[in-house]
Amino acid sequence: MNSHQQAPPDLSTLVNLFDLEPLAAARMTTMAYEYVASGAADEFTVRWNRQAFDAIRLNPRVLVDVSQLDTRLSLFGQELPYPILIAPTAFHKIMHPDGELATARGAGAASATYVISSFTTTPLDDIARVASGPLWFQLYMSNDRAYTRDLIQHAEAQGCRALCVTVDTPVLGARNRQQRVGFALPDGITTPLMPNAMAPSTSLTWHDVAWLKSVANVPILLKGILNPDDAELAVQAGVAGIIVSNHSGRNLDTVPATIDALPRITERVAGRIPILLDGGIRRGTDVLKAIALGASAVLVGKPICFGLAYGGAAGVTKVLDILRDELELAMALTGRATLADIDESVIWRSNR
Ligand SMILES: Cc1cc2nc3c(=O)[nH]c(=O)nc-3n(C[C@H](O)[C@H](O)[C@H](O)COP(=O)(O)O)c2cc1C
Ligand SMILES: CCCCC(=O)C(=O)O
Repeated sequence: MNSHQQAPPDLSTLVNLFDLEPLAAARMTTMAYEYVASGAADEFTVRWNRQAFDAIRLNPRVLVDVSQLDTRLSLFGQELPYPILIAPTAFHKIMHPDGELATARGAGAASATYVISSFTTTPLDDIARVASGPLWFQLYMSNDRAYTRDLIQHAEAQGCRALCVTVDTPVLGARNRQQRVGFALPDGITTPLMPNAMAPSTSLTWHDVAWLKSVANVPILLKGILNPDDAELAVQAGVAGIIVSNHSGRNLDTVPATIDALPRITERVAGRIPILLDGGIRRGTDVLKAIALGASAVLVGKPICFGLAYGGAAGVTKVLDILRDELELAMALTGRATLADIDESVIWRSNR
């Protein structure tokens, strides 16, 4: 490490989330950086997640009273001050020595909900002890139902208020950049909830969702829906919500950007259950666009990892504060004082 890398982080220099990645990269091992930053195969979907947001133009209204912006929402009986959550990401200790503890502290300071990954490198009880904001749990189901049942009950006992069941990962994608660096966890870092190497549940089906419902006492969301037919099946299965996600382009390359998949899913779900979205959210305007096209809230993955790597808990808080401030700016500048005011009319349609 050179002296530049050892200088303390200066979060005041950060004006947006794009500034963060090079700052974080300079503090991360090559292996950790490649793990976080990379997608699957040729990374088309990674790029499309961003390009699709950039291609959407906004249609502002003026002379609207925006002196009292209100970003609050109610989700599964929980009151959120603003519609941005921390997406579940694995292995926080490879990003920062304090790992998930720093993430939980940073989330709490920003009053954000933190969705803990099944691949946490810190035990849930330790995270719960330092968390001052709401916790949810992301579940990778194993074929071992007794194990999965115990895990759900453990997460519930530690105060996790919802379960995000990841359904887009029967196997991991072709992660060529991870392969090139020979990604592996460094000695001394373990995943206490997934003691064995990832044994994906390739046999998971809709029948297992019925079983999950019988086991869980908290709302279940299915994470990784892109097809409106699957959104319909999710509603039929009686889950509480879905997360439109392509896993940040880390699994199946060349699936569409999530914001491109969203409108058809919104149409099919027709308000029956809340829809959340992640993938490429980097600007407050992205959050606004997702809400306009039918999302109730969004989740952010990579920028949180980079915030953690650069500035620990304070870095996580900073990422959330920047996005939240930008959302408020976008609302004020489009003339939308509340989330309910952010409807499709805020999207510019060139043929109208
Ligand atoms: C480094 C990293 C690790 C991830 N680990 C998990 C995980 O353990 N479980 C999961 O369901 N999704 C995981 N994801 C996917 C995220 O939950 C989320 O879908 C995605 O990161 C959102 O896109 P964004 O990173 O562009 O914001 C991971 C993503 C990244 C970048
Ligand atoms: C083996 C860990 C999988 C975590 C994950 O979902 C990801 O890296 O995208």
